[in-house]
Amino acid sequence: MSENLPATTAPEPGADTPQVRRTGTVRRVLRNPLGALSALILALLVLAVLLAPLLAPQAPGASTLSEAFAQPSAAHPLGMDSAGRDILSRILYGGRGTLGGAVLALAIALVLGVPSGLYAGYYGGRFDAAAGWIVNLVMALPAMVVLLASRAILGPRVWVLMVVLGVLVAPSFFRLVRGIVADIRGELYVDAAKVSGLGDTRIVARHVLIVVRGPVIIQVSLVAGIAIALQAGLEFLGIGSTSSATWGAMLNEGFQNIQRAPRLMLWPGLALGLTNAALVLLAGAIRDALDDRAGAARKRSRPRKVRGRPAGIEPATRTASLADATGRSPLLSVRDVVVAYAQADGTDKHVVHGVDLDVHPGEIVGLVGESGSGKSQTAFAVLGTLPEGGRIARGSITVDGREIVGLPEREHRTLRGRTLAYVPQEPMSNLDPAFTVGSQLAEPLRHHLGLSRAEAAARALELLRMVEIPNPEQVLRRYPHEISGGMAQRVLIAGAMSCEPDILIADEPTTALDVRVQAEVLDLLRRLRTERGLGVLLVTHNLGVVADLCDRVAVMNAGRIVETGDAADVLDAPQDPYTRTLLSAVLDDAPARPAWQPHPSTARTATA
Ligand SMILES: Nc1ncnc2c1ncn2[C@@H]1O[C@H](COP(=O)(O)OP(=O)(O)OP(=O)(O)O)[C@@H](O)[C@H]1O
Repeated sequence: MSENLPATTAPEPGADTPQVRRTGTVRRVLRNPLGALSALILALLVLAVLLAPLLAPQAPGASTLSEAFAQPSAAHPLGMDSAGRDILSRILYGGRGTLGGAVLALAIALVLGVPSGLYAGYYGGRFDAAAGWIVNLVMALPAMVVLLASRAILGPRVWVLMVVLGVLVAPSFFRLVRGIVADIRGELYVDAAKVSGLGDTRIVARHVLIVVRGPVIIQVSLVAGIAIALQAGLEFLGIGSTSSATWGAMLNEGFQNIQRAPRLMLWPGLALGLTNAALVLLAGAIRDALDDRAGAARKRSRPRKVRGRPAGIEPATRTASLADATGRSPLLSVRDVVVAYAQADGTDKHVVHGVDLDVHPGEIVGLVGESGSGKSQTAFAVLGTLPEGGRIARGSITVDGREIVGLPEREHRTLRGRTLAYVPQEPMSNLDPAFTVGSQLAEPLRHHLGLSRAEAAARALELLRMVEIPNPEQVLRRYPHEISGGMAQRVLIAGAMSCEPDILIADEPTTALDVRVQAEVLDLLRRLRTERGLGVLLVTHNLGVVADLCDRVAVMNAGRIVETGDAADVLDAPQDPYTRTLLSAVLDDAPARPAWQPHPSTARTATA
């Protein structure tokens, strides 16, 4: 059974994977000529507006009636308006109202839309339903009518209208963020972060916000343009405040004097046009930069699948729990555990039926069975990470003698980070493509062990050496897409070992790897078990892996353990009919296929 797993330990080829350096988003935006130009225009505009008191020739309201409609001169480079006020000063000061109003509307929209979108997307449930309902309601309101009504009730102050506008555009941020977060909530690297004992706030801050921030920045650019245009439009129509100098109010004034001095419309129009064009171009450049960055990295990640129940053999009765042959007390002890999912009709669906299982220090216990037999559900029950709707309906699980069923989530998290560790099935999907290997290894070290940045980096290097990764210094700086699958699995094992756990739960740790790399990873687990006295629960459907690695084995079928015992005994002389069927499915004693013969008609044609 183990002959398909050659015991080779040659270093893997991933060590020579060419390194693709990723540059930051800001640098990418600035390398794009349109991005650089639009950023420069916006920066100059904002700077000029902020420095208005230094740059403006006079106060925006200062008026010399005798100079009304005066042409540009050295003292007044853009000329004077209909009331003899300096146009340049009004443009500079007016930008404060226009840009400041847009910033206010954006701030309100971001504060209302982003956190609620994060919460609704991440947790779903009633909050999501209620927030969705409110958002639909707000989006159904005609914005212009609401703004006009607000102006009538609350007065013409631009700030008030911008607050109302902020509330009206907040749903666009909510929908954007909620959609993205709901999508990545099922990503395996988010699950992996949970299993490594990180809290929700930390996961959102590190793994979720980074995905959301790009689209939100693009949306900010677009909404800022809309806010500026709307505000200018209201003031142009004479609905906004006429007392303060804003670009919209200047447009209004210019329009009233369009016959006499059309240039009065030119300057505010130019300021508005430039600002909006720069915002739109910048949004495009940011989107391109983020698309480039995300391209290779994100497409591997897939949400976790929910497996269906297989057409299996009828369950046999449970023969025995994994008895302790040596008398040592088990590190992990599972007794009579039932995992249930609540159904829509109010009944419970049991997917694990009274499982008993023990793992002792320095022991590798295989949990085998065909797909859908309940192996992963048992592992998730131990880790306290059953999918939504699942619960332990009965039974006891002790870790080092301590009961963990019913433990508060906070304590379970600490346990997962420090005592129980998990190695998942798909190494690539369980690494966050946005962070380097070093950063991902250092995160739990800093969180659980309180190490400083430098200490965590040094320990991460040590861990990579421990799992025998060639050129560990280089690998620390690489992103997941720059390393091979086998190397990614070693990185995950290193991460699982980072807080020196007592028990490792490995869920099909070699399934996604080629045969040679599988053997190397199994060797690594064997070495860690021997050197560190680690107890390993190895979830697998591969009896070859069991024969190669496990001390004991528990065979699962339809949510029940049907046979347990010493791995060699169970594989050599299976007692349960289901185990025999499982073994016969992999035995290589089927008659050899007859040699290929040409079809008689083909043969005739060939000889004709
Ligand atoms: N979220 C869920 N809700 C209801 N039933 C579920 C859920 N997840 C899994 N199940 C059911 O639990 C049973 C056991 O699934 P489990 O994932 O533990 O199987 P497995 O032995 O690990 O299979 P595989 O080798 O494919 O991972 C299956 O019948 C499956 O349909």
